[in-house]
Amino acid sequence: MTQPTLEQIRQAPKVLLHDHLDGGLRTGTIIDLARESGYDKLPSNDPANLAQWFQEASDSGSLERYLETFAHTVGVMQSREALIRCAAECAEDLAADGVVYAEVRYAPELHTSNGLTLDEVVTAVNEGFRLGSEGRGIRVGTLLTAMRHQARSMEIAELAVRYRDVGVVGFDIAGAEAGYPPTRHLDAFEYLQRENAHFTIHAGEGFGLPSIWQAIQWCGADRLGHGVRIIDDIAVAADGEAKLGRLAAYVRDKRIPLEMAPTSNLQTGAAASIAEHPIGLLRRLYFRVTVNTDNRLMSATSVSQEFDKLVQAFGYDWDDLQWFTVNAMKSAFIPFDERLALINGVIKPGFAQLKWRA
Ligand SMILES: O=c1[nH]cnc2c1ncn2[C@H]1C[C@H](O)[C@@H](CO)O1
Ligand SMILES: [Zn+2]
Repeated sequence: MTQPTLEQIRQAPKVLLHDHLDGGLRTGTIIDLARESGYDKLPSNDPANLAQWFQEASDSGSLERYLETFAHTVGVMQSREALIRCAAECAEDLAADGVVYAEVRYAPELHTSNGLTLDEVVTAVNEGFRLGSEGRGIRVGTLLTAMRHQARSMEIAELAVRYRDVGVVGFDIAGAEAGYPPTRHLDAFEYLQRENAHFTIHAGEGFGLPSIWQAIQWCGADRLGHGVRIIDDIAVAADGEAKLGRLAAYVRDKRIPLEMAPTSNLQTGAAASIAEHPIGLLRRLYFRVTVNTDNRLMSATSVSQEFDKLVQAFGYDWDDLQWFTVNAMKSAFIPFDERLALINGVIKPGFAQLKWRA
């Protein structure tokens, strides 16, 4: 079987679990919204230059510096109309890339500086996703993110529960990881567990094993955002045999999904190159790995491009790409029967057709 090309990968039905709404804006839209709202801090008013600026500014090797670029996207996402437009375009762009199911996250608390309430933010984003998804063969659910350096996680968790039957499928915490352990937000996670709600935690990206351990064993995370540093708990002998520490074994045994985003991980310094990215080893060891974009604007990427980079680096074939995709669909926060319907009715037939043509 020949290696999948980028063009063929675009045709495959794909699933995306980790994508930030404020990390995926079109540069033309940022420029339009800045003009309309009087935001005058953009580093460029030319779409191509601005795209290049975002990518280069995100290439620092530090998560903290990477996060500074979001000031410009969040800065223009402060009205109902702007949020509707950004969410609708996000759904359109993902659908155009062949994504059939996506969970897109954003932090409602970052969109209230011009007076929107948290509820107004959520209803605007929901409306945008409804408009952008209609008739495009994509389903989008949202995750509400609380910023880990702030103290609003309980409020955001309550918001996520309130809107769980209308667009919101889960909760997350994001932002600088070092110095802000997940246990700072333990009350929010305990509340979500009592409510039978789903959540993921950014962990093992800007900080190591203690963050992953807390996210799982103290906070009860269903999934890990990135989780790349779980590699620190795996020793590989010269003959290639891997020995898992207790935490890594737990993550694998419990089938805890890892939301990996290779390009983003290079930019924040969590991995040195695609070829050396832990995803290669973790896939070989059958961890429940999924492939994600994180921030399509900052990383100038798409799910198809992330897959393509992995195909180039690790020689993955259609079976590998289907395995990642089914992993992601199994790990989604929508009900089991709906996940199964997408796996059997959309993903497997879609891949079967591509394999048959190849
Ligand atoms: O990769 C990330 N790690 C931690 N925080 C992140 C990452 N990507 C985006 N964020 C932050 C910045 C955004 O403003 C926020 C909500 O989407 O989440
Ligand atoms: Zn992220």
